[in-house]
Amino acid sequence: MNQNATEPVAAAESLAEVPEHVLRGLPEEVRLFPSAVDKTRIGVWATKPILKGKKFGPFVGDKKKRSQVKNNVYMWEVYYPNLGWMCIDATDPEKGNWLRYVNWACSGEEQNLFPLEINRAIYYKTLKPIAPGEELLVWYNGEDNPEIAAAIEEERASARSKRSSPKSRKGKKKSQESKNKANKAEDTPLKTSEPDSASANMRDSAEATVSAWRPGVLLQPPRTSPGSVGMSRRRLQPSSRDPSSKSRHLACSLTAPEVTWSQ
Ligand SMILES: C[S@+](CC[C@H](N)C(=O)[O-])C[C@H]1O[C@@H](n2cnc3c(N)ncnc32)[C@H](O)[C@@H]1O
Repeated sequence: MNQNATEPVAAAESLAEVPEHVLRGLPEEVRLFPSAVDKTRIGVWATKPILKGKKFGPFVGDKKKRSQVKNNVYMWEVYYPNLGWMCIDATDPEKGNWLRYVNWACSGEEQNLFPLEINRAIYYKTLKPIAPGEELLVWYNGEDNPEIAAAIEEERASARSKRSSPKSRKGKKKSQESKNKANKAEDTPLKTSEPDSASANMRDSAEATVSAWRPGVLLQPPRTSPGSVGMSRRRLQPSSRDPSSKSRHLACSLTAPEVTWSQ
């Protein structure tokens, strides 16, 4: 019996299907080409050198409740203190941006990006310099990697200094005054039981946080907890629910010889 017969076959993505707005939003150092880690996927490739510490983002997608998300592959879960876990879902290419096409790394050596949550938005930051001809590959390893912990601390410090700058304090005071006015005028409380993107956006601007997810923070048991995977481990484990995990394990390499790089 063919054991693969029951496995879902992921439809191959084609470059021709990538929405115009995604192509327009690509930073100048990267282009989309077929991925080397998963033949059915498009990947993001450096065409110019990218420095260590470069931050890309935010990751764009539909804001949804967990129960509304059908597929894990293109979504990030973010915790809102008052709302619980919400998802940024870029399953629909029309709703996402180019970061949707950045694939998981297969190993610690291949990882060149890590995700970073700032104010409930996801950014990808480079862990090392990326040379032209390399595919951008992200992995989540929380703050277990000292380099990532340092980068997160740097972001926290910068968020703190922005918050305490006189300009920001003035802006905050003004926005609090106008919020008070609006609340008085409408006299309606904020909706918290049914989270929607409008109330989520309001909270976005309310306070600044920077985090990488820690294993203990992950709520969904079926998802492999990548936070428990350190850099010392050779093979990383993609999410157990990703349909394409297997193929990605088999086909990891970082250069695509068929691609010529325009400088
Ligand atoms: C958009 S990310 C990276 C996806 C990448 N395009 C790929 O190749 O699969 C999606 C993955 O991150 C996982 N994930 C989502 N939210 C997470 C979180 N808060 N902490 C850790 N992993 C998360 C999902 O389970 C999923 O496997």
